[in-house]
Amino acid sequence: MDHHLERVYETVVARNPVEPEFHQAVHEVIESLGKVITSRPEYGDYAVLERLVEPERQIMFRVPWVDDKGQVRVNRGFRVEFNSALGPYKGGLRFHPSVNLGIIKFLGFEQVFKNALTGQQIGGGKGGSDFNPHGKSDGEVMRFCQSFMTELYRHIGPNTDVPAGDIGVGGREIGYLFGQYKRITNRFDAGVLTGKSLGWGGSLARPEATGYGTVRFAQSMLENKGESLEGKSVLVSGSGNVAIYAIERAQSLGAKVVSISDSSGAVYDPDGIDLELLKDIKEVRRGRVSDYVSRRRSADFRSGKKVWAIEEGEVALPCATQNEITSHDARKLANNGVQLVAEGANMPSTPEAIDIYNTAGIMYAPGKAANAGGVATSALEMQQNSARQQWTFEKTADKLDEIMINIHDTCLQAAEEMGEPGDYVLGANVASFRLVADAMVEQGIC
Ligand SMILES: NC(=O)c1ccc[n+]([C@@H]2O[C@H](COP(=O)([O-])OP(=O)(O)OC[C@H]3O[C@@H](n4cnc5c(N)ncnc54)[C@H](O)[C@@H]3O)[C@@H](O)[C@H]2O)c1
Repeated sequence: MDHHLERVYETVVARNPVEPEFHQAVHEVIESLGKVITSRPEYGDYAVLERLVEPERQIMFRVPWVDDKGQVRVNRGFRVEFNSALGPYKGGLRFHPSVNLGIIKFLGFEQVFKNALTGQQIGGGKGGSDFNPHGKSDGEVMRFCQSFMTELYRHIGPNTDVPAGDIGVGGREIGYLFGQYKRITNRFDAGVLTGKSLGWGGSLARPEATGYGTVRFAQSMLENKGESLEGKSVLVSGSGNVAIYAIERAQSLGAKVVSISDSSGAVYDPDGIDLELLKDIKEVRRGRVSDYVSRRRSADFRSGKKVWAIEEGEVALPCATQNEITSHDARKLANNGVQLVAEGANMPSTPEAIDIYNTAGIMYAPGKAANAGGVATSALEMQQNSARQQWTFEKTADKLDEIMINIHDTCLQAAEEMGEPGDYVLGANVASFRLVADAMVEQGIC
């Protein structure tokens, strides 16, 4: 890294102590930018990088709510409005006990670049809470969401900041959040949240979009090498929204998906994951992956283990959470013959794991490129909301595919221009940075 970039990174670390995930996300981007920054002096003159690493606004708030026993509980809410150079802030809300300001900042920072790659004119933001929806009743989740929105509503709007779902925030939570927003503001601003139900402003293909998009991206990577997903065995981690639809799309393309996981352990099913069973367990019963093995004889459950040790898999699609693939896991993937890693989750590979992919010649697509289909389809939902239309599933899914292929090609092209053909990390960082940086220069110092 050159001197200027190093100084920017050191300032980020000093100014944001105890936020290792944020440091990691910033480091990964700026170490790609040496050539771009030197070739465009105006980026330095306008302090683009120094401004980019500082969120435009960070909101933290108290979220008090009453549980089913009548006890008052207090959580912490966050919304980080990171960058609006390309459009209104856009990014999900995560409800998980591990959420803190650093996690939201890393996700918001990644979102800025991911959203730029979609070409949908959206800025980047992220939010959430350390609230844990697991084991809570619908009434408790509703009261929590209502309290959360009672503060959040004043910061968001269809042209200001448009939250969506992420870990722990699905259709149920978006419904409760929207209801409270409408009640407080007296406005049916459909475009204020995405991931809504179909009956009141949601988009067909939005639930599928992140998983489908990730697989579409992996498919493009393989096609670029004259290969396809057909007949390949695939390791998927997680068992939530992204994982389920990645499995669905991979299976529809003739791949065999052999694993799922959650924080309690991994499931290996050599016969291929039974998707209907998985959907019933996760989407209907809100159960755990261990329930899968009690209803499927071919599968075994590996308590406390990850899927990466499974000795079957040519493609890996991490769809659970950040830093879920360590150097140890990456070595297993390399030894077991995995050829491609495409990230459905955000930052699931540690920097050491990425080094191992590179050394082993594993094709690797970072989340900011490979999982951009979710937010891209959220932008399509916003378009439908402004036009008061609802597109067909096919129209939306076709647009999603078009966007993913375009992101893939953009990354490849930028990597080639930088003299590193096939480096999707470099390509994604350079192509998205240029879009955001040019807008920031044109909009002056703000
Ligand atoms: N939902 C989207 O549209 C979207 C878009 C882009 C990126 N992502 C990213 O995809 C990932 C998954 O999000 P989601 O929307 O599917 O959330 P979700 O809540 O539907 O599912 C998350 C899944 O990950 C599992 N999980 C969590 N921690 C784990 C751990 N330590 N080990 C193994 N499994 C673990 C959970 O059990 C759950 O099955 C996150 O990184 C999220 O930021 C989501």
